[in-house]
Amino acid sequence: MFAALRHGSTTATRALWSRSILSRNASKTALYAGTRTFTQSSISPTFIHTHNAAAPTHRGHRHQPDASAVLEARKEPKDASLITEFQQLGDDGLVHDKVVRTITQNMGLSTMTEVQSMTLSEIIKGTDVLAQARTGTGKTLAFLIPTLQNIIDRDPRLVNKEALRTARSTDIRALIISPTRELAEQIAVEAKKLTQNTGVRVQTAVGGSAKRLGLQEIHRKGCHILVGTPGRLIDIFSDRENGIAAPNLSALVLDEADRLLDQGFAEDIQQLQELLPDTRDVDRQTLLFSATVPKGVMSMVSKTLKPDYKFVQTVKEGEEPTHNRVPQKLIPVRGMENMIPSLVELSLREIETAKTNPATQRPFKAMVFFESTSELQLAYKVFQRVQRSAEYKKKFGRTQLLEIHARLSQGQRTRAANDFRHAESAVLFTTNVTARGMDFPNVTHVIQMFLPSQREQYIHRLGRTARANSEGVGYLIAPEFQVEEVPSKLHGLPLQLDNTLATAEIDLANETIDVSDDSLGILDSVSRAYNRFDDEDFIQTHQSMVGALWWNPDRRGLIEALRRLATIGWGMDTPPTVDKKFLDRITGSSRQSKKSFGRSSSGRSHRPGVKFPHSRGRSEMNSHGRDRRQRRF
Ligand SMILES: Nc1ncnc2c1ncn2[C@@H]1O[C@H](COP(=O)(O)OP(=O)(O)OP(=O)(O)O)[C@@H](O)[C@H]1O
Repeated sequence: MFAALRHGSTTATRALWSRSILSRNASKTALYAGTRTFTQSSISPTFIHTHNAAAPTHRGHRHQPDASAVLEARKEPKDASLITEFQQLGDDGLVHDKVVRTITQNMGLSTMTEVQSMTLSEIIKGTDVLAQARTGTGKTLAFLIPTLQNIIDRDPRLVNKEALRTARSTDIRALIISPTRELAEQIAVEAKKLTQNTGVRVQTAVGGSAKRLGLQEIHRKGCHILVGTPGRLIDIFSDRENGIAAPNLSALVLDEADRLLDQGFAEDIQQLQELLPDTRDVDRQTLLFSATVPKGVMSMVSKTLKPDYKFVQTVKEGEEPTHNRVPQKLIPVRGMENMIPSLVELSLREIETAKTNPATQRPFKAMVFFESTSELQLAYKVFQRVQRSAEYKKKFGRTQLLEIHARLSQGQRTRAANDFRHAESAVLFTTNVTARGMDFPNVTHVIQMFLPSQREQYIHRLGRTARANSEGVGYLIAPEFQVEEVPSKLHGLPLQLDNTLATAEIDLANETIDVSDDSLGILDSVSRAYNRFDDEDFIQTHQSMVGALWWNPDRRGLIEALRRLATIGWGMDTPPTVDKKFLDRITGSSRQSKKSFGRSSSGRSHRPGVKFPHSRGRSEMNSHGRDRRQRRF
């Protein structure tokens, strides 16, 4: 499969490759400058923008008689941003003592993060808020705490657990929307923790899970806070006969708001809003939270929020709101066929480093992001075969391998998410379904296979590590044709070039270069794993990769890279062709359909040789010490 390689050293190849990359990039060490550290004390000033000269509206609920007892005890803090301790929220009467006790005693939190202290009093006042804060800085509690407090304000009965007994399915007070099912479930878990000592009932409504059972649960136990994904929520609220309603809805929260307001979801959000009570009849607060707010969604933001909304940013205007403190490494690979070997090499190295330095290194826990589900599934099986192989089983040790993507059932996705959450050492293969908001503990590495098409995706994925002030590292493994695109797409991010992986640089088409035993072992094992697939698997993966990577400006480079992957990596005689109709569909233009890929007209190729040539070849080579040139493996 991979072209024949000669045993020896990779030094010469490595030097060549490094030169070619560095010549394209001005700096040898840092591609992009800039560092910033997030701590409560050191963070740059937070900016609050008011979007109307008029004073912020104080909502009617503050004057409702049944809330007066609670409100009486509450004092306005002189400067809310100065409150940093949760306990102080209780002392100042801003948040009910019972809720504060839950936060400090049950959840073990004492100091607020900046986004929490900067948004809390605004939200409690009833103002619409757009909050932008870096990933992993506690945005979930930032909207949950004041939303819960406002619910209790309006109906003080709900502070007591007894209220759970009378909770109804027609009394939904707050709706929290998330773009993905996993994130909705995660937010609901956090909301349940926060409300555990109150009479506020939290329920979920996500696509993919048994709809009838979900409805039954809401009917049986009632609901005050409903967390869900747009499609399922539309389903629920468009059915006027299902006994679920929100006539007193006072809060609508959009987590990962930029995603929910972009083209993919905007219509759904619009439709959902139309199904909710008219805001002229029932006053409603809207909260938008996100780590990124691209300019493109600002018009939707202003349509969604009241004109006097507050825009709270916890970074200086103009600064990139992301983990600039997270070390980020760019591993340029010679071709796509080098990507899985590089991932294997990186994983083995990091597992070993953690094992030998248990006092300083946390166990290897990585999220690996792929651009398409087919590519992920192929890579997962290859990685799994390598991991289980006699040569590598021991080296991978107890590191679990897991996958989460759209082709799994919701049950499988939820189980994998829980397994990953609780795993000490694991590698999770995933797609953008877990890129946003997911809070898996102790993720040490985020590895992105290919440069994503959107800068925001890179930032959100990276944000799965180094959360809540812990440490982590990001890797971007990108083939040569994408490397030139990196500086413009990821400008301002502190990526550093990393040439430490031998398998990244080996020219697998070159039969004369020297390769170390370690690299050879990995290439051999990956190659054997590929040999167990049918051509159909490759054809499908090839097609989905074309679709996922077609945005790259260097399409010639992409086509060539795919050709190499199919022939050198997968061992096909000719690369699959791409259906014209498919190209039309992904490009939306007939002009592009003239392009065709590969030489095979049938799209089906025939790999020469028999299955598993490499395992045989390798053991023969090892035992007989023959030259590895001319050997296909
Ligand atoms: N005040 C706090 N002190 C310590 N840890 C906190 C605090 N608030 C939240 N956390 C923890 O920080 C982690 C990240 O929080 P959360 O998931 O809300 O981040 P986020 O800002 O929503 O991230 P993303 O942008 O990725 O969605 C969680 O494990 C949460 O429990």
